[in-house]
Formats: sequence, C-alpha cells, structure tokens
Amino acid sequence: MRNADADNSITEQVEQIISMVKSRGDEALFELAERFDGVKLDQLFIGQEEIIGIASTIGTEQKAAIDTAFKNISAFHRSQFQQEKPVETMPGVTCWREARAIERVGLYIPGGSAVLPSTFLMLGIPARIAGCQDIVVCSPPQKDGRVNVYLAYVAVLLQINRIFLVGGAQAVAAMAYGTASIAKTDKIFGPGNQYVTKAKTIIQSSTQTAIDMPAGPSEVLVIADEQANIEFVAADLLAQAEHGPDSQAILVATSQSIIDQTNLALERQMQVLPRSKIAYQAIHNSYAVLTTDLNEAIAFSNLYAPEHLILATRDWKALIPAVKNAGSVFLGNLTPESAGDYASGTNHTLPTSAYARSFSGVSLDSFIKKITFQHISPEGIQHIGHTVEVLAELEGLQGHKNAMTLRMNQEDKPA
Ligand SMILES: NC(=O)c1ccc[n+]([C@@H]2O[C@H](COP(=O)([O-])OP(=O)(O)OC[C@H]3O[C@@H](n4cnc5c(N)ncnc54)[C@H](O)[C@@H]3O)[C@@H](O)[C@H]2O)c1
Ligand SMILES: N[C@H](CO)Cc1c[nH]c[nH+]1
Ligand SMILES: [Zn+2]
Repeated sequence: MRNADADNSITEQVEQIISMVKSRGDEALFELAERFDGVKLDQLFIGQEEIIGIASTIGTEQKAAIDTAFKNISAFHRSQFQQEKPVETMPGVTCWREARAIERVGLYIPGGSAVLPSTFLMLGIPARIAGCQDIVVCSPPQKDGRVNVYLAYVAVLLQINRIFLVGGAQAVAAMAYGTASIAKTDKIFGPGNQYVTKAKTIIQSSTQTAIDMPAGPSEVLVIADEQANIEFVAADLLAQAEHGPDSQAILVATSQSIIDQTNLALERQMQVLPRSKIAYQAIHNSYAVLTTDLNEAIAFSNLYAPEHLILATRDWKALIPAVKNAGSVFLGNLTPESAGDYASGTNHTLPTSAYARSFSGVSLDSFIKKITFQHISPEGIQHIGHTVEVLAELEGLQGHKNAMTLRMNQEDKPA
C-alpha cells in the first residue's frame, strides 16, 4: 500500500554513500555536502559559542512556543520512567530489572525540504531524560554553512554544544562507523527522507549500531463519519501532505458525500497553502476509501497501520479498543495531528510504511535498555537447585548441572 521503499537505485546510491564515508571519513562528508546540499563547508560542525550566538537572535514569541513544547514533551516523557519491583520467584530467589541509558546516541534532525527543530525536541528530550552520555547531532547544513536559529535554541535548551552539518545517508553512515570528527554511536534515531531511512535499515543489518525504527515519509489516515468537521479533515490531510510529495494522506469515510465534500475543501484550502505544490503531489498520490461502516473503516486502518490515525467520528471512545496498528492516535474533531507534531507532549518520531504493525514510536524506552539481575540465597539454592539439575540433565549439559550441584553441596554457604 506504500510506494516508499521499492526503488533499487536508492539502495545502490545509499550503499555507495555509506562505503565512501566508511573509507574516507570526514573528507567524504565535505564532498557529499557539496554534492547534495550545495554547500562548500569550512568545518563540519558549529560549536557552542556559535550556537549560543545564533540562538540569542530568536524572537520572543518563537522562544515562548519552543519553551512550552519543551515543557510538555519533557513532562510526558518523564512520566515514562518505570521502576520495577524485585520479584521473589521462589523463597530466596530474587530477580529484577534495572534500566540503563544507551551511552552513545546519534540524533538525525531532517533539514532538506523543511528544517525541523520540533524533531530535535522529540529526540533530544528523551535522550537527556534517559541520561545518555554522548549525544551526537547531525542535520543538513544551511546554504550559509550554519544552522537555523530554532535548532540552535533547542540545542541550548538541551545543553548540546555541537551540531554536525551533515545530512542524508552520509550522516547515518558517519554516526554508525565514526569519522575523525564524528563519534561512532550505539543507536541512531530520527526520521528522514528515503535516503536517510534506507541508510538506517542498511546500517542496522551490517553494523552493531541499532536504529529506532524506519521513520520515513509522513502519513496520516483520517477516519471520518457524519460527525466529522470536513474543513478540519481536509486541513489534517494537507498538514501531512505538505511534508513531501511522497507523504500519504488517506481518508476513510463512511459515505461518498464525506469524500466529495472533503475533496472540495482540499481544493479550496490548497489554494492558500504556501507549500501547495508539494501538498498537491502528495494528495494526488493518496486516495480515499469508502466503507460501509466504522468497523470496516477500522479494519482497513489496522491493515494499513498508519503513522498517524485521526478518529473524526461521533463515538471515538468506543473505537479505541479496536485500534490495533497505528503510531499515534488523535481523538475527536478538536485534536489535530499538528498538536502531536509540536507540543502536546507525545513523540512525533513514529513508524511509517506499515511498520506500526510491529514498532512503537520513539519514547524514553528507546533510549534505555533493561538489564536483568538475580540473587540466590542459601535458602534459595535448596529451593531451585534440583529443578536446574534436572533441566540441565535432560538437555545433556552436564557442565550446567555441575555449576548448580557444587553450590547445593557446599557446607558454608555465603549469602
Ligand atoms: N516518520 C516520522 O516520524 C517523521 C517525522 C518528521 C519528518 N518525517 C519525514 O522526514 C522527511 C524529511 O525529508 P527531507 O528531504 O526534508 O530532509 P532530510 O534531512 O531527511 O534529507 C535531506 C538530505 O537528503 C540528502 N539527499 C537529497 N537528495 C539526495 C540524492 N539525490 N541522493 C542522495 N542524497 C540526497 C541530502 O544529503 C540532504 O542533506 C520527510 O519525508 C518527512 O515527511 C518523518
Ligand atoms: N508530522 C511529522 C511526522 O511524520 C513531524 C513533524 C515535524 N514538524 C511537523 N511535523
Ligand atoms: Zn507534520
């Protein structure tokens, strides 16, 4: 149902970029910035002093909006901390898990068709809350070889004092393999175009660096019934369509009249949209689906597994339990998807191309791993010992059995 990842020539191109970065490091990054971003860079990053200087020019209203988003996203992600209690599975046998931050993470902030400081918030906030030690940030350079004022301001809020001016597949390769300037990372996060997404999937299978998920071109699926506000529905479809010509904006409606009215509203609203050319292409690559009822609509949505699902329906509450596959869900007429893109608190880095069937969006969990611990007391060894001996025996692994038997037979058992 998606046209995203079918292109072999992209795979070939991305493989070439990755191998250039792997073999020639920084030198390749300078060359690729010139080739793909049209910028001859003097240096590959901007440092703390310059970041602070650029950030200081931010307007009052923009600063207040970013501050509010920062506060809401921080509150929601902080709430995701979960302390698990130790469990005594048998008397004297105690097991528990502890969370540890992933030490070195790489954040990719898209900047091709639009610079996305909101993505910097969405990735940087959970990375900071988790306590990641080294945070590498890459974003395509502006034409003047610097970074956008809003990215600089977010860097100040996150106390990140270096932004690498590297975009596309080359940024992913640099964060996976490391170069003289860019440290190798353990996990790479962030959305991007098809080059970025392809590079992430390649490095995931060929290096020890993990990725958050394939987060490609934006998608929205709106389920609308007679209760839907048609102007809002059209606006929500266009909001995602304006990301890029490869975005998907799908309408699933319970009557033909909703589809016809939405098409008229789309034409009307598109006329005054500055990015109408991009939105037009995306809308024309998308489609509407007519269903007999809401059950059929939800069934279609679950199959499609959209990045964003909007329930513009009368009884949206009743539909919640039926939602099986979606990145993030927006409920009722007054909840636009843009709220989640920017400021309500949820993360906007979400699985696309049907990956919502098996992946979650970015959250605090994405930046931590959980380590299991266990302790067995003298009482515990008597309780669990024989079970382990028998299981080892039935698998024919005598060494495993011995490791338990020795302890069971020890006279003086330390705690
Ligand atoms: N799924 C999500 O959570 C999510 C969130 C935000 C944005 N997005 C999506 O991210 C995407 C951002 O894409 P973008 O293009 O604006 O920015 P981007 O930063 O992802 O890509 C720009 C880079 O692509 C590289 N590039 C451009 N043309 C190339 C070519 N021909 N060959 C090789 N490399 C090339 C360049 O290096 C450039 O720096 C959009 O599709 C948007 O919908 C998704
Ligand atoms: N809708 C995008 C995720 O698909 C996120 C975003 C950033 N800025 C605006 N929107
Ligand atoms: Zn968006």
